[in-house]
Amino acid sequence: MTEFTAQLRYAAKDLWEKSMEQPFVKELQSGQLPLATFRFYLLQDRYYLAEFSKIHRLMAKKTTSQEVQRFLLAGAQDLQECEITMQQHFLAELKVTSNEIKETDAAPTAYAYVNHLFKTLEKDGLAPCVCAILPCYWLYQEIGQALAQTGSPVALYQKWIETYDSDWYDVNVSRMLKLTNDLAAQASERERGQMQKAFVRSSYYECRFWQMAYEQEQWQ
Ligand SMILES: Cc1ncc(C[n+]2csc(CCO)c2C)c(N)n1
Repeated sequence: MTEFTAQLRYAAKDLWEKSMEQPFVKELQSGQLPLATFRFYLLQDRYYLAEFSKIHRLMAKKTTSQEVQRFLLAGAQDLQECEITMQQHFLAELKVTSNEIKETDAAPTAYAYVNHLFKTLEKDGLAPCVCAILPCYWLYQEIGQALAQTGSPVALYQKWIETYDSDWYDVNVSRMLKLTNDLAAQASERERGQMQKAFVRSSYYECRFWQMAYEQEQWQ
């Protein structure tokens, strides 16, 4: 039988291809991406990551399995130690002040993406929410690996690419994939449908997130 995660990947195939083709991603690789655009992305991603860490903690409360709970809490901790620390480095490089961070409002797409994660957990529960956070891990691994093939001539962008093309991420992605397949094996048909829907929606938002940054999306 096809692994559930392979089914998910297939269901979101077009959206993942579209992500790879985004001008933001292409220009990050070619080095043509304006620094102001990358800066906008980082500020929005900062909001996203802070909420992403919270969602891991909320998800941990929804399981009776100590192993899954430990895994999710470790995810929140890793996020704090690695990804968020990395991001602070980038923000400092671009001279983003703490005041600017405080005053940055979530752009429409970042806001909608985060709301989708919380809504999925509240309405559909743990397994669909695991699928909602999966593209975040898995798509970035795929993009990191693809971009690392040529790298970027801009040192800052190259460093960003290397973050996502690392063994540490590979281990994390494998664990997330295993958790998803384990949860799918215990899920009803209806729940597997919700899992797939959550995965496809997050893949949609991942794709939109690049475009949001590229056009520096505003509320008005
Ligand atoms: C919009 C957006 N989506 C995905 C990631 C990548 N990412 C965020 S948290 C995490 C898990 C491990 O730290 C990964 C891979 C990002 N930065 N921003």
